[in-house]
Amino acid sequence: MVHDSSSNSVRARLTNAVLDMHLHCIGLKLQDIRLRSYVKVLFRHLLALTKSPLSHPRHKRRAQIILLSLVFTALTTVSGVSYAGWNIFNRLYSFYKYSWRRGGPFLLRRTRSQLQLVTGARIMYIKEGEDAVQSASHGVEENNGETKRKKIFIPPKDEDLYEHDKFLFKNAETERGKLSTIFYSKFLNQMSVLSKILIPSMFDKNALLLTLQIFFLVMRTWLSLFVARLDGQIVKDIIAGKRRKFLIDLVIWFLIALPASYTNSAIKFLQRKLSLNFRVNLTRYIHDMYLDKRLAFYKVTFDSKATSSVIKNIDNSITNDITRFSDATCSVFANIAKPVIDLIFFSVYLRDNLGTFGVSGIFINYFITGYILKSYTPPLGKLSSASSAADGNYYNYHLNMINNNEEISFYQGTEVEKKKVFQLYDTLMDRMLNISKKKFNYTMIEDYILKYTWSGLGYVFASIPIVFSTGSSNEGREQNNMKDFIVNKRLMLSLADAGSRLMHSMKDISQLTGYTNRIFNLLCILHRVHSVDFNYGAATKLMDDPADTNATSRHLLSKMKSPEKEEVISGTVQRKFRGIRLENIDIMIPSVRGKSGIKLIKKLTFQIPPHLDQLSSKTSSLQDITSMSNIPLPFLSGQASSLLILGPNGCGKSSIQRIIAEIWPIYNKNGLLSKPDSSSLLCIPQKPYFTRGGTFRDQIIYPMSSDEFFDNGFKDKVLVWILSEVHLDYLLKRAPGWSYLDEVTEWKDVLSGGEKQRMNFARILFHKPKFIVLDEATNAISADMEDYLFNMLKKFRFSFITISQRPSLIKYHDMLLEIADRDGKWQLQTLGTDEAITTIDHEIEELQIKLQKVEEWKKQRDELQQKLTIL
Ligand SMILES: Nc1ncnc2c1ncn2[C@@H]1O[C@H](COP(=O)(O)OP(=O)(O)OP(=O)(O)O)[C@@H](O)[C@H]1O
Repeated sequence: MVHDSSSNSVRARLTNAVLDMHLHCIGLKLQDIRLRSYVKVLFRHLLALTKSPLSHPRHKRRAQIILLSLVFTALTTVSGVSYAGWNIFNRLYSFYKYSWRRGGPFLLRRTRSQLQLVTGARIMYIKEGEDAVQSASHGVEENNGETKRKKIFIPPKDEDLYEHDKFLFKNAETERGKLSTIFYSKFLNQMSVLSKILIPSMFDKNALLLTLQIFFLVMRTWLSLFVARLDGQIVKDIIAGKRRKFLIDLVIWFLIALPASYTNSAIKFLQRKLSLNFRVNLTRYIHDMYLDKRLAFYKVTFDSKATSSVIKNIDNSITNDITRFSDATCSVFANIAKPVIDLIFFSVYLRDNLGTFGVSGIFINYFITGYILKSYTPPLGKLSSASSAADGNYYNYHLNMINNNEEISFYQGTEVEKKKVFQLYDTLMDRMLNISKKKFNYTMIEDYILKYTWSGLGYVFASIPIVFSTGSSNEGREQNNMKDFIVNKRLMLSLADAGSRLMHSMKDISQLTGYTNRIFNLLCILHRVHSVDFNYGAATKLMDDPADTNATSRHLLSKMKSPEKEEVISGTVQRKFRGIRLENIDIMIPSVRGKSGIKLIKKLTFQIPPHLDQLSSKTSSLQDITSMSNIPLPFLSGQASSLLILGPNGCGKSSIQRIIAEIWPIYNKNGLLSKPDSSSLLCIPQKPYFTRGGTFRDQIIYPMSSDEFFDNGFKDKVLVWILSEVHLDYLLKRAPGWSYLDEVTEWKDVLSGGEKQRMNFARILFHKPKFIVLDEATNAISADMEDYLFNMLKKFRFSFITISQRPSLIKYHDMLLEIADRDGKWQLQTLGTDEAITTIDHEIEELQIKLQKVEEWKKQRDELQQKLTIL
């Protein structure tokens, strides 16, 4: 009984407290209201209070606060619950969809990691979470079904977008010289162009993230305002000894802490997510332009700005600068938006408390101190750009050393390399230290003004309403003063904090201008190089860029009558030709001088095969890779011919190959290059190339990827046969079965010079192009092997052009192109004709004359030896 009565009294007391709280707080009488209709009645009452002009001001304000906090709490709960719900749904769905498969949802073939869709889009699967980290650190490629994989969709490349953006970048690049009061308008200009890549449309995912971030920033400010007032209220409750009100306010304090902490972490999360998305957008944009058929990655070295640090260390620009730019953009945005929203909200609120005079005082103070700080801000943009360049140089030098470690060791070049590395490291340290030094004075002034002057002035302004106010009763006045002071002081401090963050972000903006400039320049250059009318850095383009025009190019420009109108590259390329034909082509080194540059070979004209017949067009259909996957060679029939290009070092032999591969331009207007389609032509460069981190199979099938290899139904059997054809099958014996084909190593270092060159022949046999251009492809191979390989090419009826310095190769060719030393002259002859025989006869005569002199030389040698013994 006792227990019952005491529990009844506790319940009655609690009911009374709840009723009292509603009555005192918002004037709502709860006596006649049932629990079921409570929420409806409460909402109606709160809405009526906020709408009605007759309601008590205190009740009205409380109703507004409760309504707003209810809305925010509902929003955060709904977003949290929907996110969790979506995750649960996804998991259940994938469980349902893939439960029947053994080994989990992502059973992929080891070599397949992506799918190419008809639209040109790609779907990739990458390892996710801890699995990825573990397998990366152990270098293990796992393929059990339990490995978690993430699906990534890569949209197809939009060619029109690049054509459109090209002009956007060009216009922004040429517009210069405008300075605004706070920062360069150039920066805003560049940023507005870049923003189209970062946020492509209003309905983009990133636009949504940005809107969400702004929403949370506003919410954060509103919550701070609310907390400041609650703080003042709690102090007032304590001083006035209002126990119940104190408890109510304390409950609200703990409740409001929930959305407040959610908001803060949401802001940080959104900032990081946005930065990552920006990085993805920029990287994809650059990769699509840098790595496509127009070969921007090669041509970029010929641009007029190729010597700038952005291009010299383009790897660093693409990897590190993009990350720094994305991070800096997002943090500057958050660092500016936060204090700006704070300033607006707090100043509106403070205007009511401090009056217009107080708020104007605060802002005048901000502007004056802002001006002082601006004049002391070091040029951090330039400094960080210079430091980034030094960083790139240092990193690149190390990379170069790793790539050429064997050559350096042979030369014993450690000392020279060490000096260079030290020098680059010192430059880097110097530049980093320079930034710290420049920051030192600034940080001191900044601290003095932002930390001490502002809070001091804050107290002055916060005391204004107290000093000038006239209260009714002494006691009530003291309590209200205390409350107002607490609220004002808190807001003033927040305002000072907002102001100081705004001032701090000036430094960040200055740094961001540096990164923006680097990224913008990189994109401008890439657009220029990627363009179909890229002019290989000829002087006309420098017209756009007066800053870069040096004395030579200015001189050149003055010589040209109307450089803008003149087309620099005016040669013609004809494709799908049934052979290779060069007509009147001037072989010139691409340079700033354009058409008036160095001419290596003049008006070069030749063609293979020398005569085209109907049959040869049919033979090219035999090259169809899909139908040839498993058919062993020999496979070609019909006409085949070969040309040997002979000439001394540096006369421009390899440059002919560059023209055929279209990586160098044809400057002269009457120059015509006719070439077959890309699948019928393979150019073998002088320096053998091997992909990094690729298998032995990848090296044989290059430039085909292993994905394509398997997709096209090729089998390893073909590769084994090819290896035996080029006498490299002994390599396969280094591992059991054919597992050596899956071996991954640094092939550039593992294979010997001759083996590397024989791998080139393996590539030829695999791809079966109708036409091949070989540049010194056998100079490291023994004479008997060389003989075998050339006979093999002839046996399989490949048409080939060989570039060499050795006349001994004449016997494998039908035609000979001799390039004279330095004067650009050349001579073409058909081998086996009277003309060729007379040339060979001449050579025999010359050799016979030399042989006659042998006795005379022997005498000279004996005389010299006698002299040496006397000495
Ligand atoms: N990217 C370049 N920039 C400037 N000059 C270049 C470039 N590439 C080649 N050259 C120059 O063009 C000239 C011809 O070069 P090329 O490579 O065609 O010579 P080559 O006849 O093949 O000589 P070698 O027999 O030694 O290979 C050389 O003097 C070389 O310095």
